[in-house]
Amino acid sequence: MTERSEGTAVALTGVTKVFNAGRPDEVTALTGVDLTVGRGSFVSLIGPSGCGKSTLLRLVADLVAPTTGTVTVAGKPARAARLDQEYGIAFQQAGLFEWRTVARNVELPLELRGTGRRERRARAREMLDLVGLADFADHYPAQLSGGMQQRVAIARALAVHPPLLLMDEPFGALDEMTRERLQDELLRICASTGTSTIFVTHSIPEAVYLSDRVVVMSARPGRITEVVDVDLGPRGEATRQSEEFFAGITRVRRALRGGPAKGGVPAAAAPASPVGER
Ligand SMILES: Nc1ncnc2c1ncn2[C@@H]1O[C@H](COP(=O)(O)OP(=O)(O)OP(=O)(O)O)[C@@H](O)[C@H]1O
Repeated sequence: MTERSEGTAVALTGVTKVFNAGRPDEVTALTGVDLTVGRGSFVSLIGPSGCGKSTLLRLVADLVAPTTGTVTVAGKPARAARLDQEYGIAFQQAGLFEWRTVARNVELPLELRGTGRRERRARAREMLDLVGLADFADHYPAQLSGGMQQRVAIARALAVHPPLLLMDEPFGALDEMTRERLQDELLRICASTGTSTIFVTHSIPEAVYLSDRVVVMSARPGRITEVVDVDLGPRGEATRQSEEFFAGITRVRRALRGGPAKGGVPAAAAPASPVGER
C-alpha cells in the first residue's frame, strides 16, 4: 500500500494522562501507553467512547502534555515537532474559515510559516489538485458539500508537506458513499506522499480498510489492549467484498469485546515491533 522507509514516526513511552489532578473531577484518561508508529504507515485508534483516543492524538500534537512518560515525533520531543510543523491535523469538523476562499484556507499554514505568496499559491494549487478540487480554488467553504470541505481540510493539513498526518474522525459526519470515496483518496494521497497517519475512528470497517495496524483501546482509564495487524494488500472496491476484509473486521470486533483476536498481538507483547513497521 504505502512506500515504507526505515524509522519511527511517533513514539509514546509509558504515557499516562490525568486531567484535573488532585481535584474532585480528576480523570485518568490514559494509562501505561506504549506505542510506536513506523514511518509511512497507517495506524488507526479504535475503542469505546471516552477511552482516550482524542487525548492520545492531542498528546502527539502537543496540544496537551503527558502527566508521565514521553512523546516523540520524528525523533524529537512533541513540542519541538509542533514548532517545526512536523504534522498536519484534520478533525471531524473541517474547521475552515468561511471568509477565506478554498485556496486561501489551504494557504493558511504556509502563511503562518512565513512562506512567500508565490510559493503559497503554487503549493495550494498542488494540494487542491491532489484532493481533486482544483476547480474550486476560488469558491468559499459554504459553497461546497461536507465531503468537499473535508477534502479542503485534508489539503490544508498536507500543505506544509508534513511527514505525519493526525486525523480525528475526519469522515464521521459524511454519508457512506462519500466516506468510502474519501477513504480511497486518503490512501492514494498517503501512498503518493509517503505520509504516516494516525487516524481515530469509531468505525471498525473503516479502521480495517485504511490501516496497516489497528490499535484497540479499552474503556477508561484508556490503555492499549491489542494491536491487530491488517494485511489486505492494495485496497480497492474488491477489498471491501473480500473474505480477508471481513476476517479483519471480526478480529477487531473480538478485540474490542475483550476476547482473543485471532492473529492480533496482545499489547503486552507488542512493543518489540513498532506499529506499522514491517
Ligand atoms: N481537557 C479535558 N479536561 C478534563 N477531562 C478531559 C479533557 N479532555 C478529555 N477529558 C476526559 O478524558 C477522557 C478521554 O477523552 P477523549 O476525548 O480522549 O476520549 P475519546 O476516546 O476520544 O472519546 P470519543 O470516542 O467519545 O470521542 C474522557 O473521560 C474525557 O472526559
